[in-house]
Amino acid sequence: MICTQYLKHCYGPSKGMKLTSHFSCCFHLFCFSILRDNMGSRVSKASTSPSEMDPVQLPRGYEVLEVLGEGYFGKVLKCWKKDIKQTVAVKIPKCFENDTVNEVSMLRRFKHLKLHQHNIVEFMDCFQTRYGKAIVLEVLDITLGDYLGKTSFAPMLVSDIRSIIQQMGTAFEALKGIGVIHADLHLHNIMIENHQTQPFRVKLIDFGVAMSRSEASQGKLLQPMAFRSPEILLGCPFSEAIDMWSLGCLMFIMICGKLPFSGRSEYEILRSIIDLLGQPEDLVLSTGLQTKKYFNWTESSSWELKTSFEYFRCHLSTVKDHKLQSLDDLKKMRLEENNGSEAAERDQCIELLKAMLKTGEDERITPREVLTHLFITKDYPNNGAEKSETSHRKMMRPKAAVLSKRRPACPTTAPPSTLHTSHIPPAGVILVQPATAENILLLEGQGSEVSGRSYIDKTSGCSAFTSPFSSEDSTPSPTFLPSGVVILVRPATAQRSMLGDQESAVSFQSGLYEASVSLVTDVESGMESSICEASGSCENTGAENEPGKKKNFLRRVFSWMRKTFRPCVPSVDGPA
Ligand SMILES: Nc1ncnc2c1ncn2[C@@H]1O[C@H](COP(=O)(O)OP(=O)(O)OP(=O)(O)O)[C@@H](O)[C@H]1O
Repeated sequence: MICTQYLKHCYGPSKGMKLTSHFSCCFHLFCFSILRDNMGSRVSKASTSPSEMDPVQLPRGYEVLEVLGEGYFGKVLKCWKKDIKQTVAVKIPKCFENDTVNEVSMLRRFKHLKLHQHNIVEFMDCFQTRYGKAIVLEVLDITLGDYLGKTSFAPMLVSDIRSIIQQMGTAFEALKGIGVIHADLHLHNIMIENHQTQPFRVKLIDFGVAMSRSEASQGKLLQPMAFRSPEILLGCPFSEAIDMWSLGCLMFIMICGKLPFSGRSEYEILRSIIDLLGQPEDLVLSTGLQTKKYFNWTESSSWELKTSFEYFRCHLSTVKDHKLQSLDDLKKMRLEENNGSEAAERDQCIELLKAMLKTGEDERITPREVLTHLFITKDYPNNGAEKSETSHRKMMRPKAAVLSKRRPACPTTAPPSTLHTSHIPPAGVILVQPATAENILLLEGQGSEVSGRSYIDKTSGCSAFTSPFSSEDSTPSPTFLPSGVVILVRPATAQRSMLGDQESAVSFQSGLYEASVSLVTDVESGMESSICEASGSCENTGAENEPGKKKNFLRRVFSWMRKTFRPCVPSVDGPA
């Protein structure tokens, strides 16, 4: 089921995201569609009309400035708090049922323990409204989901992933220390403090369903479905370890821009978990209140997952976001051309991921162990200099310096013969110029009116991308790869072309290609237009008036992408 609210959030006029062109709207629809199911619905900075901004009378001391976001339970407004002369975020319950008593008492406790120093949002105050207590918090910038959206879910650099995981490890270690389970971790409950000046300084928000360990009674339905741990899916006893599972799911998205487990139902999520990680131990399954719903007890005295026919009474096509056969396949990724230690770093990164995504909660890594894991603590040659700086200083480094350090030598899609040999990636590896915060900064100034070509030119500082359309073509050049993602493609040989034509053989590394193919499929099946209808997100583009033109345009664009970004399929080891 497509989450309409999530889509609204994705396509609403949020800060720094100008979706004025029809193409960029559809491109983003496609990019976000990979994360569409049950990832936590959001509306960010959805509206600033005064009637919507002020759903309740705020006390006199507050002046409403804008809407910062909206979740299932609350609307968050940016306000000027006159007595302290500071902007604050005010979370207002939407209706009577959305009682904030639990959240307020949790946040009071956190304030007392100064947990804002442990990457948890700072609670400032609260006041009574018509629907319950409004919560006054420090203002944060954008959610991790919004950030990834700005980069079209491009894989992140390992060093940036490390920074976020280390901070979340700190937050969850603090919560575990006081026996609190967050129970609602998703892409929009991690917020970046300031994505322009401190792109990877993050805080954990939303304690609406947080609970103490003693309240963790078996059978509770918690966590967004795509991030739901096996113990919650199965109705087993659970603990703080459920948050580590969700953090593992987020880490997977940061690593490769895809959902680890996808599906439209709990059964499908469970099946997706089993496909990638194997079945939980029988000992775990035997404790689940829901186990019999999903599994059969066989004659050989073991649990066996029901077939989709047994479960749904019909056959079901699998919905998968990736083609990995094991998490180890992620070790083959490379993003940084000049980072000699990337392989070693990525190995450790994936080892940590595997430790977070253990199906048995007893085996799963604890926050403290995350903080002492080699991926977090080891001095890798390439980031030795960075490690000696505090993360704050690292993030405050002047933009130009960061750019020159991070950006690999000018990537290009020029004919292979003109490529310097040192720029040619090893067989089967696609180098993706990661969407760094700096790229996004550059992009933000440009908006979607800029043509695809100049967009990329300005971003990467080199001619990396050539529009498929001649300058005479009245169709605006597409703003693909808006995040500055550049793909280095090996020359298409006859053999590779054959492989490339078999979509099922497309390797993981060609995920971006694969994604574009899936959009073509989506568009062709009319799914994209139904997403627009469901979300109402295309209203402003005027695109709904010209469905045929829109469809043709997208077909042309993606057939060009298909031909141009011929995937590099590893000859032997790429996951099918
Ligand atoms: N301190 C803050 N500063 C800026 N924006 C915020 C802040 N807190 C929340 N937001 C924005 O408001 C959105 C909703 O906030 P929050 O997650 O607390 O609401 P919720 O209704 O409890 O959500 P959920 O549906 O996950 O239960 C966030 O995703 C974010 O975009």
